[in-house]
Amino acid sequence: MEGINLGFQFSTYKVFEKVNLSAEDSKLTAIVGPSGVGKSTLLRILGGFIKPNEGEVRLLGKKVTRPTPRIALIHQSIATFPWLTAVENVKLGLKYRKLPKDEEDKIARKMLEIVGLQGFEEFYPKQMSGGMRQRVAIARALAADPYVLLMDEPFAHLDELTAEGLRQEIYSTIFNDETSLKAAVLVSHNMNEVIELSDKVYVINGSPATVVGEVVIDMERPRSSKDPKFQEYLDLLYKLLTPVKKKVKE
Ligand SMILES: Nc1ncnc2c1ncn2[C@@H]1O[C@H](COP(=O)(O)OP(=O)(O)OP(=O)(O)O)[C@@H](O)[C@H]1O
Repeated sequence: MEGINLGFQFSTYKVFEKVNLSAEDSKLTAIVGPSGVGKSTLLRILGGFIKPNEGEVRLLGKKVTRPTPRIALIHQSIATFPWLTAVENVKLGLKYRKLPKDEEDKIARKMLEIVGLQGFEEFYPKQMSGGMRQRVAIARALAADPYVLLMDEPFAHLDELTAEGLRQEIYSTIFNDETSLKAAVLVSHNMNEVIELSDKVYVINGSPATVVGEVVIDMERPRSSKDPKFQEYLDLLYKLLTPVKKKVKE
């Protein structure tokens, strides 16, 4: 997936401009930037949910003009339907494929297995922890057979222990051979999380915001925050995130 020369404004306020980014195959790409810089908006543009004022999004070379089942979005407010069991929640992601009922059931159960929820198929969201509910949301997103998974702060509303568990598994979960997924894009405020998970990080900053850094994280997995290289990446990202001074006319 590519974002080409993307620009966006709310009425007269230009949020970002000239944003170029690409999410490559089997790679997790992160977008970071100060609060309010336009990360969530950019992610929604990549998903075809919002139209950019400038530029375009391309998926496998084809222009994205509206939401498509090929691009799934999960966000921080964990969205499961309380009156449906885990397996029924996952089936919602499959509806558009109009499969026979038993096929639908089989895939939904497979997806729950991939996210580590085997045995919990008939549980209702209220019987599950926040982390388990977020896994159901991920399973539902994956069941739709997307090529790209967009994630907006997916660990933000989880307690640290649960978030850590899910972070450790997310990479192998989403790039499992049994899913259709090709690429993933993560928006996060947590730089440790970003370095732990990403292959490439785009830093957007300034007003209007632009891409101020493109950092390739070249470290083996699993990554330890105690590794000096981890610290170097952390320093680099924080440096790119410091407030950009507005140009003052002399
Ligand atoms: N519906 C709206 N109308 C007007 N301005 C908006 C609207 N939604 C967002 N904005 C503004 O657009 C900018 C970008 O918002 P966005 O939520 O994309 O930023 P963000 O980088 O994801 O922020 P955060 O990190 O705090 O979640 C912000 O300055 C925000 O105030």
